[in-house]
Amino acid sequence: MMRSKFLSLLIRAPSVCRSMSTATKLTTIDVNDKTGIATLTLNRSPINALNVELLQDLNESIKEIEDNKSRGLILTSSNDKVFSAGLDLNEMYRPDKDRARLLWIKLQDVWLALYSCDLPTAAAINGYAPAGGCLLATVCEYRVMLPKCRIGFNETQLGIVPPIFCMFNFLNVLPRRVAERSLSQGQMFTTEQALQIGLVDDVVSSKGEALDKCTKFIDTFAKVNPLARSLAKQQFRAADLQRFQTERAKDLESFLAFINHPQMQEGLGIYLNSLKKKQQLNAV
Ligand SMILES: CC/C=C\C/C=C\CCC/C=C/CC(=O)SCCNC(=O)CCNC(=O)[C@H](O)C(C)(C)COP(=O)(O)OP(=O)(O)OC[C@H]1O[C@@H](n2cnc3c(N)ncnc32)[C@H](O)[C@@H]1OP(=O)(O)O
Repeated sequence: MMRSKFLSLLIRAPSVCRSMSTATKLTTIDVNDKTGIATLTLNRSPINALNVELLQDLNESIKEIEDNKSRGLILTSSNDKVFSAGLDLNEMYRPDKDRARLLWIKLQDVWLALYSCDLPTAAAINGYAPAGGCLLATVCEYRVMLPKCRIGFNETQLGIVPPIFCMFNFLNVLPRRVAERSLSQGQMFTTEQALQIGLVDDVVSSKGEALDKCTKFIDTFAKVNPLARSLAKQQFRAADLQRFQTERAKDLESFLAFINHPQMQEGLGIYLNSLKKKQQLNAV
């Protein structure tokens, strides 16, 4: 097992595969023939809300990209305004118990797959990225964002405790003090603020440019031994991964207890309604 992982890393070469699209099309994969880099696009209309199926699809696509020995993974969205609206609140409001359990397990799986991904990862954030959207962006090693968007973990604003993997992501990206304050205040940052505090690495004016920047980032590893690069990344993340594994089951139970709490249900109902009302107001 270990040997085959080592071998696959040593012989990693640019992929000749052009496009590996998943059957359901909630995500699509495009591999650039020249660079060998895979672009993984979130494609759940209208706002890439993370439901069980999208998370499942994402997991499969990440695995497919790793198995096909791509040189890197770029995460982006097919929506030109929203990267991802975070977890699908409809999965949490008056939830089906089995689906709610599955939702959290799949979210944990996606986080784990990306946090421990052998490949260099980058996010082309071409729209809003609240909560779960921010999780997907900050689990990557590099971020570039379009102007006039927002990103952050707004959980505490919704009365939700951000799970530990949000903390791991922020601590990888931001100084501890900034990470703690923004998580505990549920701050959402404009693109410009995100750049200023280092939450994103660059700002560009189009999705094409964002993808180019991500490609350039991944290319910075071109001359680095892939095994050495991957193991160095794992070494940095090992303690977080260990803690995650220790707390994973507890984290799931906390989530289920939390969303099943009557006050949380009431709050979710009001919040969902306010999101719908916003659209009604826009139509007037
Ligand atoms: C150890 C752990 C222990 C305890 C922790 C416990 C619990 C943890 C809780 C779980 C963590 C949750 C993290 C999350 O990800 S929660 C989701 C947070 N997301 C948001 O708050 C985003 C809200 N949405 C928006 O701000 C905007 O919609 C957005 C900027 C993304 C897009 O704006 P736009 O104007 O383009 O679209 P809208 O008209 O607003 O939306 C279109 C329709 O989509 C609906 N909508 C929006 N967001 C969601 C969502 N997240 N889930 C489901 N549905 C959503 C919106 O109501 C519109 O619906 P219709 O009116 O068309 O029916």
